[in-house]
Amino acid sequence: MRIGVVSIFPSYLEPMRMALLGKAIDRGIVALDTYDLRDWTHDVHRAVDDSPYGGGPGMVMKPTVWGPCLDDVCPDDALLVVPTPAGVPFTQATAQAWSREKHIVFACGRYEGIDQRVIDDAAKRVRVQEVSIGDFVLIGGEVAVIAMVEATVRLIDGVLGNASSHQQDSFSDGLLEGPSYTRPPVWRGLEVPEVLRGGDHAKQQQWRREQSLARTRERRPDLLPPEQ
Ligand SMILES: Nc1ncccc1[N+](=O)[O-]
Repeated sequence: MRIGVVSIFPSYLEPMRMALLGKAIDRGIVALDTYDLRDWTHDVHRAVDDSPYGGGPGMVMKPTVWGPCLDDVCPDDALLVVPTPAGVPFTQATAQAWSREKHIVFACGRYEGIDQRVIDDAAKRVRVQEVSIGDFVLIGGEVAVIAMVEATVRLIDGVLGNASSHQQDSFSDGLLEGPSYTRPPVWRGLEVPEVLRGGDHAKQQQWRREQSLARTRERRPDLLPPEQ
């Protein structure tokens, strides 16, 4: 998978070159290109934003800068993703779908966002998705990109050492993952549940399912299947 990220703070994206994502890049499973939007500015101040039509707070990012940038970095067969609090929710299902893409380009907006015509113009040529990672407002899209890239790339075969681990993710069966334990069997007077210390895998699977349902009922009743 090829990943392109456009930002006015490309160094903000350096964490993606570390740890497991960094290894996926080193092993050629993922190629990461980061671009500085200011390289597409054409004035001495390298301006990327301007005041909004119709008034309102903050600044809007200029179409005359974003347009030429996306023309250069986002080919027709790529998926263009624009992180925004006004986007469609990003979920594990989104990550699953994106993990099968060949090329994803992320456009990180800051200030009050990007002039809508940039997205409308790009949509004539490429598939565009405006997505949100949650109901809160970040300063820019970079942190959202790191989160979404991590959720997506970890699903690509070969990235996680133990392939089955993402099959047992939270959300992979639609429920929250239950509690996990490791040695010692007793720690500060707290015991690992007996069923997990035994060898009855069928009982352990049943216990895990019950724990998932209980946790989902308590924390995310919206995820419960209708009959539960
Ligand atoms: N929540 C967000 N706030 C700012 C930019 C992007 C965002 N998002 O969720 O993708």
